[in-house]
Amino acid sequence: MKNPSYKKDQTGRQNRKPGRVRTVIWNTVKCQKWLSAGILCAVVGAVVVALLPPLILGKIVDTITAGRMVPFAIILLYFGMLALTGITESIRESLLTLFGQKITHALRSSLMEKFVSLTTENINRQEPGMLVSRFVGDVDTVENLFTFGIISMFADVCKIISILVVIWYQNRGLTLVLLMLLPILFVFTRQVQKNMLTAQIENRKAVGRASGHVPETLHNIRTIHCLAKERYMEERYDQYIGESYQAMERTNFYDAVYSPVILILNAVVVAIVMLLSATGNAKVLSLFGMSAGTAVAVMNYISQIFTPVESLGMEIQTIQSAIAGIHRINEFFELEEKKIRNLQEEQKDDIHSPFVEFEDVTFGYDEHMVLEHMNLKVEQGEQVTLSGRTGAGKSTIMKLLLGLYEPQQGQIFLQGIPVSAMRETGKRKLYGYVEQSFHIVPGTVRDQITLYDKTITDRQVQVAAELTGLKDTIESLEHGYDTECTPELFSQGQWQLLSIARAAVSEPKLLMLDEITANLDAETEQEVLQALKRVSENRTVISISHRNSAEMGRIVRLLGKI
Ligand SMILES: Nc1ncnc2c1ncn2[C@@H]1O[C@H](COP(=O)(O)OP(=O)(O)OP(=O)(O)O)[C@@H](O)[C@H]1O
Repeated sequence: MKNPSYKKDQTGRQNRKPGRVRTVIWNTVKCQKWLSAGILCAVVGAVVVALLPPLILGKIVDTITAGRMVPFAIILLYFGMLALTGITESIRESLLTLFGQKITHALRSSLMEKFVSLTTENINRQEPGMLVSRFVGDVDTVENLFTFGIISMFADVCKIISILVVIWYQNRGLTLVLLMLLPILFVFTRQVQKNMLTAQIENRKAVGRASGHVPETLHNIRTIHCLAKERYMEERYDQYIGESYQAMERTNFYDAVYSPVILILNAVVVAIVMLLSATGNAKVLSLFGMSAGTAVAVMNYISQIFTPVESLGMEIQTIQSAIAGIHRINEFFELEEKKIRNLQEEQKDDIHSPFVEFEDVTFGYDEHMVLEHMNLKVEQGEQVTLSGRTGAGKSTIMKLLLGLYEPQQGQIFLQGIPVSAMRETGKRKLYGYVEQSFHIVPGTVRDQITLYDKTITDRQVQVAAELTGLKDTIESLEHGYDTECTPELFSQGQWQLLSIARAAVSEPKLLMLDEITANLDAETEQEVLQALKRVSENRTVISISHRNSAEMGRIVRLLGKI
């Protein structure tokens, strides 16, 4: 499906920042001009077409009461118009659903685009549940805004007004009665809907508590038996299902009361108007007098006008929750993004600068200071191991070097360029980063190594596998490099070797290793260290290690803040 929220340049990157919800919607409307025009025509068409059948029916009744024959063409026209009313309404619904899906797609694409460009601090602050609810629940409310909210509301308001206009020409007295009655009906409908919604929310909460009670009981069954808490658990469950039952009762009550009230109201209005039209009083007849055909048409319109009034209440509800959803999505869009700074302006003048340089770096997570005025130089081809007690800031140094965080003070240079100004596209040629554990990506063994980078050739993949000693293992698999990866395909040590292959395949100038042997037994550790030696040849390597066996080259001890 085409994503209409932004255009992509030739490199496939977005050339426009993800916008706020309004921008995304407006871009979708502009991209889907025909669809938008189709919706407008269908909405207006459905309103106009729905007015015609009662008018034709009125004419038919008048012709019959006048003792004349009804032409066959008129009868055909009547049924044709009824069919057309149904068709235009279903076209309107289908186009609205399609449009809602386009909006959903555009919004989710924009949200993902925003998500991947957030600063690491902001990504860390996101709670997974909240994040998922932005992508799923809040986007759904915006979709509902179009499918069941704003456009349906517009259509319903148009329908009410057009019916009132038509009735005005047929029977002025009835229009006045309806104008007095409709606001009362609307307030009554809203009140019923609000009460039903409250009861439904209470029911959902009670059902949630009752469903959670069963696994909780199962989980703690031994403790319950030991402490003789069976009765207590039983009573608590009874209380939850009792609350759910009461809430359901209230929903059923409002549901049961609403329809009869509307039907009775409908009948009362029709009866009053019919009685008044049957009086002999000339003044009353000037307002309520009508032919039998008009009476049939009017009765038809009265029942038609009640449905949109009822829908208006639900549409207001949908619009209110969509506004809350839009507000939450906009808050997400306003979060700070990673800055891409001008590389040329910040390049160091000194062409003999070290390969890696931390220059008077001070950094902390919010209030918590981790590094203060830290200086470190690593020359090209040098191998350095960072060591120090836990919490000293070793991993933080790696994260700063990767440009995930920016120091509060000082600068970090890689080949004389500040890491924060590094181009994203060139990063993989520059850094290879191996973590403590392997993060599997969906796909084949080859995908684990290339990370879907099409510029990495099969030959490079094989060389990386050979270098890490994994070549034979991979080739012995039934589909070799094309084997789909599952967690049980390799042992922990083999995953770690694959992790090294992933880092080494793009032949980076700097290899960064974060305690990669931490979770391995002594034998596997030796295997991984041998692979590392091969991969580290002629490369600058910065590693973190707690074990002497894994230390390489110059040791830099971090004292950390006590
Ligand atoms: N994302 C974060 N938000 C807040 N504080 C953090 C974050 N990451 C690390 N810290 C804190 O920063 C300090 C340094 O952490 P870091 O992981 O760099 O230490 P380390 O030397 O690598 O420790 P270890 O050897 O145990 O892995 C710790 O006190 C840690 O609690």
